[in-house]
Amino acid sequence: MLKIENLNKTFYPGTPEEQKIFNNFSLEIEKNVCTTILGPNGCGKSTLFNLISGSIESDGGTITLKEKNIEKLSEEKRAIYIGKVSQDPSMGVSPSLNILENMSMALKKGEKFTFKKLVKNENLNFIVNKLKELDLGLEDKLTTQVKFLSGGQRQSLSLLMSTIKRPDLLLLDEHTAALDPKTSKLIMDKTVDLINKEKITTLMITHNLRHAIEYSKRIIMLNKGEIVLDINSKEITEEELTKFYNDNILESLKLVS
Ligand SMILES: Nc1ncnc2c1ncn2[C@@H]1O[C@H](COP(=O)(O)OP(=O)(O)OP(=O)(O)O)[C@@H](O)[C@H]1O
Repeated sequence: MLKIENLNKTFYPGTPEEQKIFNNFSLEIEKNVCTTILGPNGCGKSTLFNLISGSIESDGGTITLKEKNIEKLSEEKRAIYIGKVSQDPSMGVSPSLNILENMSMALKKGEKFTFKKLVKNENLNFIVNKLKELDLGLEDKLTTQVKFLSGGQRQSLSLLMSTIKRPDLLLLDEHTAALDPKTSKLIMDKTVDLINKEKITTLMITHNLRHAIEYSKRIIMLNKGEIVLDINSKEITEEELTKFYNDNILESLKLVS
């Protein structure tokens, strides 16, 4: 489904700030499965997502999605196939546009459009029904600017927008990290309902070890740009995962199955 082979990325090469993030990194992700990427701060998780979505360029290697090499595609072109929800609530939505306009834009993903012809009456029912499925009352706030929504409402909207045209791959980059624990759980439940219903292959970054175990099937732990653990989530406990976060253990860990 997603195949990454010999990926390389170094920031500021040839300067005193040079930072090698990935050196011949390879990873294969199976279809219709939710996989969590864990790892300590700075190990390269978001960089990996940025390389997949095309928001940064790699220094070599191949990224294949559904048998198609996407390395040469721009970020805009890749966005037709790849949905992304990040921690930053202003990403993925247009805060000064209202809910209806944001949803209409999501429906136009991959198409050229003018703002004047953005909102189409024939899409209204579809949009309202999709919002109703979230069960957050957003269907009653169609003309509310997105910047006035709560963090949880905004992240749910962002999730809906990135999946309304079913993507081949969904990238969730700590998308519940800025939310309080109760809302975070609510959004995770909605996320899993949605990806199961639509059968969307998902890669999720989180620091919430409980969420990793509860919501994903496969857990991959990165350390310094390398996979140090690759395991079925049923085969590990939260306590064991917590132990692996200890630097000394991560350094010596190589449990790649
Ligand atoms: N666009 C960039 N330009 C320069 N350096 C970058 C860029 N993006 C990331 N880095 C650096 O690469 C390293 C890995 O960053 P990355 O954001 O991938 O880590 P992470 O594993 O997602 O960390 P966290 O858990 O803290 O979000 C960091 O040292 C970061 O400063």
